[in-house]
Amino acid sequence: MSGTSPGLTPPADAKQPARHADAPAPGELLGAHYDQCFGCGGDQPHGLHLAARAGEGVSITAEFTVRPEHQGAPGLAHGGVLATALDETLGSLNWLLRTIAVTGRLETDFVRPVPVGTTLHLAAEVTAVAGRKIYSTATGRIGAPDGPVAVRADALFIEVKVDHFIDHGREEEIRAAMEDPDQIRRARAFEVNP
Ligand SMILES: CCCCCCCCCCCC(=O)SCCNC(=O)CCNC(=O)[C@H](O)C(C)(C)COP(=O)(O)OP(=O)(O)OC[C@H]1O[C@@H](n2cnc3c(N)ncnc32)[C@H](O)[C@@H]1OP(=O)(O)O
Repeated sequence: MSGTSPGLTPPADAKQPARHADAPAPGELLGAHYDQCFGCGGDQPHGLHLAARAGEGVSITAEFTVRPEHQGAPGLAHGGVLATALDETLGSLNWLLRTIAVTGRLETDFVRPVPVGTTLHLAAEVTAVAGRKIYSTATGRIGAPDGPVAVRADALFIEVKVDHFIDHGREEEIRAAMEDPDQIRRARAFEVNP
């Protein structure tokens, strides 16, 4: 773990993460958890369209190709977009735990610039769980799963109840997601156990 923040250091009594019995099999694509998600949704034309795949244990791999609409400096990915790719990949880990959780802290190292057209290969894993706190780490590599490291992140996700989204989300999107006849998609929009 590269984070230096005390908030990202698991307490001494933290536990190893436990993969949920119904987690998708290693190698299985997760698909979008919500069509409107900027990170993974298919209905967001300028979104990242990040595709995540379950790994062994509580780990995920994901790919994201940098497009012209993701630029910051000319021809290079915006740092915030790269942080989004890390956040999305780390957030997907919670589906393997079947826990609803939101990002509390995300600490990012930008190691190399990432040109437009690059496919970023991300790998993330949960390192520890302490009560509602889920500690995780991720790496993004250029061009291949063993390519040069471009970005790294350590994160703390906090488990929440589904009320978190119902209480804070805009009503029209909440209602539409709740009324989705597809039970699995409805559950995954909020990362709830189906
Ligand atoms: C198929 C794919 C599916 C899934 C794919 C899903 C991908 C989703 C996209 C990625 C995820 C996101 O971007 S989620 C969106 C971005 N995040 C958010 O909007 C969260 C906004 N923040 C909040 O709502 C709140 O601050 C919470 C829920 C995070 C925490 O509030 P709370 O519930 O009142 O809890 P609180 O008591 O404050 O904190 C609980 C414990 O966590 C610690 N804690 C809380 N925040 C922090 C922090 N920033 N840094 C360090 N530690 C913290 C506290 O010290 C405490 O420790 P102790 O005293 O217990 O030791």
